[in-house]
Amino acid sequence: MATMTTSITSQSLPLRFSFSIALSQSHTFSAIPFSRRHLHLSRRAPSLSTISAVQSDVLVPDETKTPTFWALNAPNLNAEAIEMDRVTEAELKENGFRSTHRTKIVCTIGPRTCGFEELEALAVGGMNVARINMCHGTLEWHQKVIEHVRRLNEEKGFAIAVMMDTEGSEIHMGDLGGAPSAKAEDGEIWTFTVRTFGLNCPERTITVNYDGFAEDVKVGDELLVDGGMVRFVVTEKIGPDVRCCCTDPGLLLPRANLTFWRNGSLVRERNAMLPTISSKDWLDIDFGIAEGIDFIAVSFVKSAEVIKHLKSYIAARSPERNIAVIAKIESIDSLKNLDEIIIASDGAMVARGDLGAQIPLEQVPSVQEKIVQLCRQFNKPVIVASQLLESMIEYPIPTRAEVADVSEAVRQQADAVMLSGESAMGQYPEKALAVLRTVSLRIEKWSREDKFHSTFEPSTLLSSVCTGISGEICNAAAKLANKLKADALFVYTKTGHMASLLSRSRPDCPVFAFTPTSSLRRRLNLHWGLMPFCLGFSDDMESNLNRTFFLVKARGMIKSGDLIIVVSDLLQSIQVIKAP
Ligand SMILES: Nc1ncnc2c1ncn2[C@@H]1O[C@H](COP(=O)(O)OP(=O)(O)O)[C@@H](O)[C@H]1O
Ligand SMILES: C=C(OP(=O)(O)O)C(=O)O
Ligand SMILES: [K+]
Ligand SMILES: [Mg+2]
Repeated sequence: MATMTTSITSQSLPLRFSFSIALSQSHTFSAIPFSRRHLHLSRRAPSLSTISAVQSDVLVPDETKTPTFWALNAPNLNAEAIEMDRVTEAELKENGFRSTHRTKIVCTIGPRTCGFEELEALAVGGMNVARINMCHGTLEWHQKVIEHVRRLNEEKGFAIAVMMDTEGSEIHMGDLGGAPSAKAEDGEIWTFTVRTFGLNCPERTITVNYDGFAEDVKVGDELLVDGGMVRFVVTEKIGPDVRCCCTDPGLLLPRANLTFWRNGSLVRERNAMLPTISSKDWLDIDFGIAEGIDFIAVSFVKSAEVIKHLKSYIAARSPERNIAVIAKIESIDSLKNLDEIIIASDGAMVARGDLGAQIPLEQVPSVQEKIVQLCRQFNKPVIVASQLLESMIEYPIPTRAEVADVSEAVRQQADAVMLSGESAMGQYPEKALAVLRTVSLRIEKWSREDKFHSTFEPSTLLSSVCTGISGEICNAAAKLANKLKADALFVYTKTGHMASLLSRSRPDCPVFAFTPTSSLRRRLNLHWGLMPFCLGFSDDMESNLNRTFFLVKARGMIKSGDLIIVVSDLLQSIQVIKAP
């Protein structure tokens, strides 16, 4: 039979108004032995649903915990023993808890940002995840980027995660014989071919990576480059060559995606049978595992099976490394199996670039909202990607429409937003990053103040999927933090699960996530509102708390009197603490 013990303690330092309800593994309730003097109120727990009832009506001053006590008992630790990134640290010191940005930022690294200094500028600007797109660049190039990120983390204290994005086997153009771009004019005849050329690609000729291309297309089909940036109509087929007339002129970029349409519908013939993970992708994945990357984003996922398959491969190849698998939602097939795909994955990406080439554009916003909500329900981080600030590839300020688009993703409380061309090859990568930060900070503040996120009312959204005892504890802790206007939530987490559940509750205050390993710290960096720190901790919560308060205070990140709600997956507990 479960027994609940509510212990209520208040000390001069730290002042603890209400104290914890702890839940042991066997689901019996017991007090955390944090203070030497606390009051126990034991009673039978009628049901598990009472665990959120953290209550305090008695305050017992604890004279033993005077400033002298804390001075004498302060853990003998160097303040450097906690790993945190200097951007978060500076932000907290300067502007306090509310200033930290909750929406995370993924930056695609390309020729414009692959140098160490450029990467550092992005890190300082708030990049949380560096994405490398395996459609482009050589393995040596990617290796260099990974090495730079690793060095930044080691030398400068960042926790930037590396995400590898697979090429997949969808149809795309070749690399234009090395040219940066080519202009197709209205009415021009171009040849799309499955033949290969060296550097001597004939004029107005585009190679296509899919061998079945010339057989699958028909005269009269429409050929869309990059979802319609440039448009052609097929006029003639000659063996491996397909002659096309340009109907919507524009700029052709190397390796641009190709789709073909017949009578207004996307043609998916044999190309629909292409594997989601190609043989080249498997080689890239092996490379990524060997390089210690943190995320693999799988392009053109069609079903949950491929995600499960990749996850078991990673587990077998690299049992000690927990690489997270992100499902890119960008094909029609993925929309049919959305729930299963998200459940099987460790996160998802709304890859609006290709998605907008496969479904009518006007459906993209509602699909985005649906994916963001589902991910939140299933407790998976979600990234909103592509064209958020597309015009900033060329211009130093965004369009008003782009600002509105970023605002919408932030308002939906997606975990992260992503830059593609803006940071990979645009002229203003740092400015684009700054726009993401400024806009997200403003909208987050607005959401907190005006409770503008009414469409994402947690009570209905979160209760629809059961996340067990941990989920209820985290929801309760987040609610408590909002109600008490707590300055921060602290979570001690060995697997990251408890931290992700707290993030899922989208509390008003930031969440300090203490985790013992650097790789988990990097992965948690993708989650909304989490500030991950690396800190070795024990099973003794009292000593963990003493140590953390000492370290975090020594770094000037919290001050005496700050109200902190503490959650832990060691004891499954909630505590309310005034910082000593
Ligand atoms: N590793 C790289 N090497 C060269 N160019 C790159 C690289 N990564 C990205 N780019 C450039 O940035 C653009 C935008 O990146 P992204 O959206 O990831 O790719 P894509 O356009 O192929 O979907 C690409 O079209 C390409 O021009
Ligand atoms: C993110 C996307 O994928 P990629 O850039 O690899 O095409 C997308 O299509 O939106
Ligand atoms: K890709
Ligand atoms: Mg794509």
